[in-house]
Amino acid sequence: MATATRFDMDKTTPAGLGSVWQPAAAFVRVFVGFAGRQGWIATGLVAAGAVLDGVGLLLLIPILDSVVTRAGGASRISTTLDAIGLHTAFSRLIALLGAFVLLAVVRALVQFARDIALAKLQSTFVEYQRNQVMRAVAAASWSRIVGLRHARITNLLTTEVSRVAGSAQFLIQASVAAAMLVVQAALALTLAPVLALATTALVLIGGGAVFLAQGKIRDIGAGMVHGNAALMGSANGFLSGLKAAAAQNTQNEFIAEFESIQASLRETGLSFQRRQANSRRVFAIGSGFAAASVVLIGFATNVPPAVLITLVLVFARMSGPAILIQQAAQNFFFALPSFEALQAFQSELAAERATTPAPVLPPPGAIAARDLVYRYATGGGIGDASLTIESGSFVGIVGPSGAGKTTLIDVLIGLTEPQSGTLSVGGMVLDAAGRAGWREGVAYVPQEGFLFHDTVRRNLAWGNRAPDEAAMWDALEFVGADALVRRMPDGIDTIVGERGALLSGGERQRLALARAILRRPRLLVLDEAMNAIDAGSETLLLGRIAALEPRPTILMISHRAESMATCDQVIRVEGGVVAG
Ligand SMILES: Nc1ncnc2c1ncn2[C@@H]1O[C@H](COP(=O)(O)OP(=O)(O)OP(=O)(O)O)[C@@H](O)[C@H]1O
Repeated sequence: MATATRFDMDKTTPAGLGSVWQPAAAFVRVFVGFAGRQGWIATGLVAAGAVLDGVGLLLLIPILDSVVTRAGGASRISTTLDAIGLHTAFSRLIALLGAFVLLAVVRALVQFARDIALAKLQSTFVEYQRNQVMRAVAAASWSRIVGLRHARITNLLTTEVSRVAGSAQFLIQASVAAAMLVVQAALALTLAPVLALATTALVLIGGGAVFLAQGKIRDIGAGMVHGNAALMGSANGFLSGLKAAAAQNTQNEFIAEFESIQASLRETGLSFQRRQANSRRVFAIGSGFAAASVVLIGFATNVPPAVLITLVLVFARMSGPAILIQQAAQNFFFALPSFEALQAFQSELAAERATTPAPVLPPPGAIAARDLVYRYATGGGIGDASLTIESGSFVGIVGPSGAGKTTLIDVLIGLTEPQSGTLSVGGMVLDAAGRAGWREGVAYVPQEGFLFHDTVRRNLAWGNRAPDEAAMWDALEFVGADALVRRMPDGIDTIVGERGALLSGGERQRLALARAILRRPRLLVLDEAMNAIDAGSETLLLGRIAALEPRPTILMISHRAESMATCDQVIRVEGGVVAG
């Protein structure tokens, strides 16, 4: 195992402009498409919040005018107030302040509704992204799934989805800020057009420079995606190899790898933080100069005091949304590679999506394979397999390691589609719908049992149609595990640990077998499913399975010669050649 850094952020290719804006546009398209009506409501609230903010600022002019001149000024608002009977400066000020407070209350209510709508939108988007990943995995063909790294999926579902949520949040924040900025800029334009135009031009130049730097930020983000996947892979490897590592005292090799990946990730994260801090610094200095220029130019061009004060307030208020847009843009492009990774994963799987039409159940009868071929890219697999398995027969499959036994079973149960040849059941040739229907009647027991971190009860119920407790105990008795479960601290409600880690190998296999029996399958597949159970108990169990009424068709792979004694038929597989 390499103790040096396993990933290198410099490996990420520099992004051209096209490669930055294309995924950004794709993200916006996906997000807007997802948001639908909810998005329009949120946008309406955003716009209303920005307009109310602008109106509040506008009201400051007559208020300040009343305070500065103490006479209520000669503005259009003052004339209107005069016309409705408010003749004194004080009564006008009270009326204006009342309107100001009322506006503040309405604005606060609108902004509250806006924030809730935006938060809802963001969290449902995360949920949607997660569901998309899981659906893509569920819909993919087995031959594609088998080559997927679990750490990649886990990383996408956790870290990368959270980063995408961040992107969505930054997109929303930036659009809120942009709406506010537009209203405030319009306000500034009405107050002092030349001054506002000059400031807007400066803001646009600064903004352009920020946006041109997004390619590098996306590259740093891509380094994070790469590093996160490596970190998850390392953690998974560590946890799955923990016993072997502890037994030989080699945990430190795992730790060294993990720490090295973490250190690289930290550096990647810091290089982004440095860029952000630098932009904040540039912005702070720039806005200091801008504020001084506004006052100076306003003074030189004889802008009235109330207007100048309001302008300074407007510009000061504009700096908040402006810095927010800049920071949100940086964060958005930093997190964009996570969205790209999610999209790439989904389109990779979609390219080999298993066509799963409504399942069609094949009629009862024999399984017949004619010239079946299934070859992996590596050359392994099976070729030209022809055989017949009578319904209800007990068939053993033998052969050396790597001969093609599991490949044959995968094709016979309809898990993989043969590259050529036909598979039929009860005389019906299985297409995609037939294979899906056929699998509904299959119970598959692999060597490692497949138990999850839950109670015995939930493990038995998985894949079964709500079995009652009596049926569960019957199944446990059938596999000789009833006494074991009764002895457990919480009986059938005892948690069996991660992958059944709190049980012995043989006990795990018994529980997996009990679950398969509960399913009452048409086809029971035992893929070295009892190799951890002692030979005597296995013989006993095989006798019980053979006596099942009604008896399912049984396919059993085993390396134990004595296990084959119970079988009606034995198929030999060697070098991909099937002799039935
Ligand atoms: N997903 C895969 N991609 C590429 N090659 C594979 C894949 N799965 C299996 N193979 C190769 O195909 C051949 C047959 O594998 P298979 O698992 O069917 O053998 P097996 O007889 O069940 O072996 P064992 O008794 O060791 O479980 C082997 O050479 C194996 O390396």
